[in-house]
Amino acid sequence: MQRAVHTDVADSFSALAWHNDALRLLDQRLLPGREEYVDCTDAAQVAAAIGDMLVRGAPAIGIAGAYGIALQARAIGSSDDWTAALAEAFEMLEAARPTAVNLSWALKMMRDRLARLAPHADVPARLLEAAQSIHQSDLEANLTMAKLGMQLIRKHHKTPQNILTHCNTGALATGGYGTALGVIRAAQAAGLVDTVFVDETRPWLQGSRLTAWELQREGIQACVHVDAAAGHLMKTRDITWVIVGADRIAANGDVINKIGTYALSILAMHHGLRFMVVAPSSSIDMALENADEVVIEERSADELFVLGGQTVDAGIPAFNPVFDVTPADLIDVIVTEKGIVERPDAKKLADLMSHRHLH
Ligand SMILES: CSC[C@H]1O[C@H](OP(=O)(O)O)[C@H](O)[C@@H]1O
Repeated sequence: MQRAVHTDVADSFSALAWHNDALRLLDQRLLPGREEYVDCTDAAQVAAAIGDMLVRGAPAIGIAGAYGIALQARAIGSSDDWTAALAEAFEMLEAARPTAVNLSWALKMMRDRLARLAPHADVPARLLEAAQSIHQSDLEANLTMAKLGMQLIRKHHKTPQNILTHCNTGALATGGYGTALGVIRAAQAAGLVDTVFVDETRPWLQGSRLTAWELQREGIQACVHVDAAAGHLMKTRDITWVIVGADRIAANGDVINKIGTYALSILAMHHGLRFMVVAPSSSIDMALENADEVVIEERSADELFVLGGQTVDAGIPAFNPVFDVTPADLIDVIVTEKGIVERPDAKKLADLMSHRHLH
């Protein structure tokens, strides 16, 4: 029995959906001006969509990767050796983007599911069920985290707050509803949001293009600013929270997230703002002792030099790392669907991941 993915509780749109035996992706490169969809029917198309950031966001690329395996199995149809038949698909999807752990986590879940299937199972159908389960579980995790994060805000404040956020962590980056933006949605519903201050998030503009698009659709009061204005806003506006997502959380609580997050954490510390990271447990990499070893994705210089079709290249090279590392000691709280971890450290994360956590 296939589990339908219900995203109606989240939003009238979804970054990705199983539609007519294809993975239908909202092309995020075209937002906010154009809402166009692309249907993928095999792993190579999904891998290209992830690499080109047609679909992006740590949980969303994990979910897309899982569907990519299911699509490839459908394209193959039948095999006496599914592990061999799907080997290339796993390889190309794992290589699509290096930093977010959710992609490799989801592909491992698919490998494990494949390994447990009975010899004469309907592999394409069972792998599709597994991908849909990963999708639905991510949405459910986001709804849980949204409630936990909102309750944490309400523990400290009874009146609407100004919140600063970075990049896009909404329904576009996940299986629905969002991580950090999910907390902001739940806080808005609880009357705890005055204004959301949105970093534009150069160079790909996930903030000014995607987060702004999501907030505007829901009538949540917000404004966009250049990334470099964040410190000035923390100094001059009554902002109380910085709430961001994560692409990978190391076992010691270090957080790898969109470039600029590290600077925000230092600014937040200096100005006395609370710094909240919201991420599902599929973003926690307990095999990574600290973030020093993580691969920080570097993307094309064109992302800096091409603006609205106009090239602003002055003829010198560009350095375009798209993630950075925020040390655990600059993070007030990590919110996951398993619970919240205040002042995160290795022991607290180990307890969380082993279900010994109390929250
Ligand atoms: C809900 S996590 C989203 C996470 O992914 C983004 O990266 P990208 O847009 O490059 O895929 C960014 O780091 C967000 O925090």
